[in-house]
Amino acid sequence: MTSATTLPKSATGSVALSGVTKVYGRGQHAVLALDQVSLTVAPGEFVCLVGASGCGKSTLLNLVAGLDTISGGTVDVGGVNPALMFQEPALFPWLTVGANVELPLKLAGLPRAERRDRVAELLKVVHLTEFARRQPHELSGGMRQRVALARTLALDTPVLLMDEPFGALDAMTRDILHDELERIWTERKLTVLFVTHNVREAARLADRIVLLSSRPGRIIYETRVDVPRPAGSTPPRCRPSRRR
Ligand SMILES: Nc1ncnc2c1ncn2[C@@H]1O[C@H](COP(=O)(O)OP(=O)(O)OP(=O)(O)O)[C@@H](O)[C@H]1O
Repeated sequence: MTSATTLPKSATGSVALSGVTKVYGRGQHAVLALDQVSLTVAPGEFVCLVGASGCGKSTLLNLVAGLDTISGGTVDVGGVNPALMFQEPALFPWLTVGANVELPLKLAGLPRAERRDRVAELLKVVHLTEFARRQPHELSGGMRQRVALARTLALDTPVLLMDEPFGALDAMTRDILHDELERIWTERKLTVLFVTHNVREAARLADRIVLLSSRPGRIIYETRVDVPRPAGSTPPRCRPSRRR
């Protein structure tokens, strides 16, 4: 949990931001990146955060992840360590696919036999079982992102923070990964906060879309997406809700 004041812990898997402000720098050079952002993501909910470049989307995600300090307000992730996935897969090029996925388990001190079973299970989840012994450079961009997703899932946390994870992929690969992410999210009952520039991607994945204003980032609009799951190619129906 990252907070200026301590709040009661939220339910496991929920994310609650209350009046969150972030200022970078100080004095004349201070940049107000986020201004009084309040947002709750319920356990098991998939929320997409959209907004123009520089509006503070990554800042918000980094604050929830605990990678940076807030200037005001509170962030409560119910005492769990959220997992964070970026646009770049950031795999270790000298390790095999399996060893990349195994790394967080090794760092967590899991015994070797347990690690081996977990890696096999995770590679199965992302359909990469037969690539366990390959090096990252032998994979396509979409496959590398699937390895990064498996490594993120290895952390076994209920909260997944994703910062444009498919932004560098072509449209067809992205569509496939949308289906895979939706399946994994449903099976594992994850709480997901997903940043994207792409409104179509948000409408494809989200239960709820939240729009940030240009800097300083404030929530100016949100809408529920009513679509039966799995959403697949079903056109979404958006139901707007007013925000302050
Ligand atoms: N470390 C920093 N120091 C100073 N200003 C920063 C820092 N990090 C971000 N900013 C500023 O804060 C604002 C929000 O940045 P942020 O990266 O969160 O936006 P974003 O919505 O994620 O942008 P993009 O969609 O382009 O990735 C921007 O104006 C940015 O220049």
